[in-house]
Amino acid sequence: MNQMSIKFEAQSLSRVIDGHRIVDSVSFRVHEREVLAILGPSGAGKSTLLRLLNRLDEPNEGTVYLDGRDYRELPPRELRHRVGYVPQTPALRDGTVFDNVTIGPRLREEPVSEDRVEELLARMDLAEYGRRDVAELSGGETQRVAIARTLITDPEILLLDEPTSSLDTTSESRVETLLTKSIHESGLTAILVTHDTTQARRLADRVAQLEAGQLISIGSVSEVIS
Ligand SMILES: Nc1ncnc2c1ncn2[C@@H]1O[C@H](COP(=O)(O)OP(=O)(O)OP(=O)(O)O)[C@@H](O)[C@H]1O
Repeated sequence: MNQMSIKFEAQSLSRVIDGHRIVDSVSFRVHEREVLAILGPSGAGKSTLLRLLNRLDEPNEGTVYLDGRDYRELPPRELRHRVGYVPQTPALRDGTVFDNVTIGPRLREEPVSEDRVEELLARMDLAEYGRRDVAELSGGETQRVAIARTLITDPEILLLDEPTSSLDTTSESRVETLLTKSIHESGLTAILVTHDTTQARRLADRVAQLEAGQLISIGSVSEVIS
C-alpha cells in the first residue's frame, strides 16, 4: 500500500445555516493511514465540518472523494461503514456493553461474532466488561465503548469529535493511547477534531486550523502550531 496515496479528499465543502456559512468552502486531503487534526476555537465549525465528512449532514456545496470516488455515489450504508464516526458526547442505550457495541450490526441484521466483540473490548481495555450495564460506566469507559461500537464495522476512516473533552487527564491519556494503538494496528486513516493543541501534537501527523468556518492553514504540527 502506498503510504502517500490520498485516501480522503474534501473539496470546497460548505454548510450554510440560516444564511450563515458555518463551514465555508473547506478543502483538504488526507493520506492513507494519516491522522489529521482539525483545530480551532469554540464555534469555529469543527463539529459541523466533521458531520459533513460522512454525510451525517449534507453539504450545501462541495463534496468528498473517498479513494478518488465521489461519496454521493456510495450507498449511505456503505459510506457509514467505511467512514466511522464517534460523536463528542456519545449516547449509549440502556443495556449492556455488549448490546451497545453490537448495536450497528444487530440493527442491520448482520451476524455478530462474539470473538470479534471480545477482541475489540480487549483492545479498548474493556475485557470482561461485556455483561456490565452501561449505566455503571465511568466517562472514560463510556467513551471506549463508543469507540468499540464504531470500530466493530471495520471502518477505513475514523472521524473523532473531541474524543477526550469530557475526561480527566488520566482517562484522557488512556483513551489517547488506546486510540493511537488501534489506529496504527488497523491501518486506519483518522480525522480528529480537537481544540487542544497539545493533543493535536500528541496524536496527529498533520494539523488543519479552522477559523470562522474557513480552513486557514494546514501542515505539519510544527508548521501550524507555533
Ligand atoms: N444546527 C445548527 N443550527 C444553527 N446554528 C448551528 C447549528 N449547528 C452549528 N451551529 C452554529 O455553528 C457554529 C459552529 O458550531 P460547531 O459546533 O461546528 O463549532 P465547533 O468548532 O465544533 O465548536 P466547539 O469547539 O465549541 O464544539 C456555532 O456558532 C454554532 O452555534
